[in-house]
Amino acid sequence: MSDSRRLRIAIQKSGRLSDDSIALLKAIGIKLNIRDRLLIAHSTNENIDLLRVRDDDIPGLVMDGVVDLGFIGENELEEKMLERQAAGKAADFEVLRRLDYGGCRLSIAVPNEFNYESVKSLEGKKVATTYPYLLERFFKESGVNAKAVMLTGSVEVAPRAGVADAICDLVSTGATLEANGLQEEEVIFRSKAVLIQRADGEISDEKQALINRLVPRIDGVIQAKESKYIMLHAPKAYLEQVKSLLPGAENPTVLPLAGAEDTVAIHVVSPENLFWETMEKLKALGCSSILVMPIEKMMG
Ligand SMILES: Nc1ncnc2c1ncn2[C@@H]1O[C@H](COP(=O)(O)OP(=O)(O)OP(=O)(O)O)[C@@H](O)[C@H]1O
Ligand SMILES: O=P(O)(O)OC[C@H]1O[C@H](OP(=O)(O)OP(=O)(O)O)[C@H](O)[C@@H]1O
Ligand SMILES: [Mg+2]
Repeated sequence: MSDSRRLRIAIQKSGRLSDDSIALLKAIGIKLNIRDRLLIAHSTNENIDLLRVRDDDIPGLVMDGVVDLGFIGENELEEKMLERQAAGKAADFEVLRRLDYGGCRLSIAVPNEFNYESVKSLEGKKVATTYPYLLERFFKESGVNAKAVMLTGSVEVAPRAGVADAICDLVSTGATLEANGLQEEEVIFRSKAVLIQRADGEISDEKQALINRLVPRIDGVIQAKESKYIMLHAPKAYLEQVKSLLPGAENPTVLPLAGAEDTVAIHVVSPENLFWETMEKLKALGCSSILVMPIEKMMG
């Protein structure tokens, strides 16, 4: 049974965004009881229900106020927004956070034997895509007369199948394009996963308070993933040189070491990783016991 007091969050049931979205929810302290076959999953420690759906449905569910929050790729969100605007439907939502996963780009690619010079080479051509609105917008902005052919899957085989001259599809490593004899020519949209909220003003104070408690936790998880805790022993005489080598070490903790007059321990939270090259330089200065550790959570 659905309970309107429980916060409803839509996530992709099975696909590129599923594991990372669930991992993020768990990392911000939401305990979930997910059973593979079930559309709805309940949190056991917060007033939250998860709706597990195809990613195509998530923007609409948020914009129609069926769910309060959704995890979605910006590519899908923008496409659905354009589609709804074209149909004269409301397309309101608020982006709460841009997330650190689901990074990809929507690109136009052509068969290797296609003699591509510029976007004008697409004049009069058919381009297969799952994102016709984004593609048509690009054609319009580029002043090119080309046709978007809608395919919901296997877009990369369209040129070989004689369905289109080129494709416009998501690319990450480029392996799919390469495996299909295609060459990436134009990036038309860069995307990451985002967390969105309905913007119809219908959210209760209770639910909003829960959202306001959860969003800073997302910041804490992302910040922690990007940061490292660095500890090392350094010769006192080279303290300044050592500090200048450590990323983000304006105010490190410097501690005495028992029984070692000339050496101190340095602890620092760095916003970046420490590269091997820097560790080698620190070692050359006489540093030892250099440890780089992951941080699980951060606040303040
Ligand atoms: N190769 C990739 N690397 C990183 N992120 C990607 C990649 N491909 C897609 N994404 C992101 O993940 C989203 C979901 O991709 P996926 O391939 O799982 O979608 P789908 O096949 O449409 O799934 P569904 O069955 O839910 O409709 C994309 O809209 C995009 O934002
Ligand atoms: O550049 P690459 O790293 O090869 O990634 C790109 C591929 O990833 C996505 O598909 P996915 O693998 O999620 O499968 P799907 O097409 O079945 O959704 C996307 O639709 C591309 O086909
Ligand atoms: Mg989909």
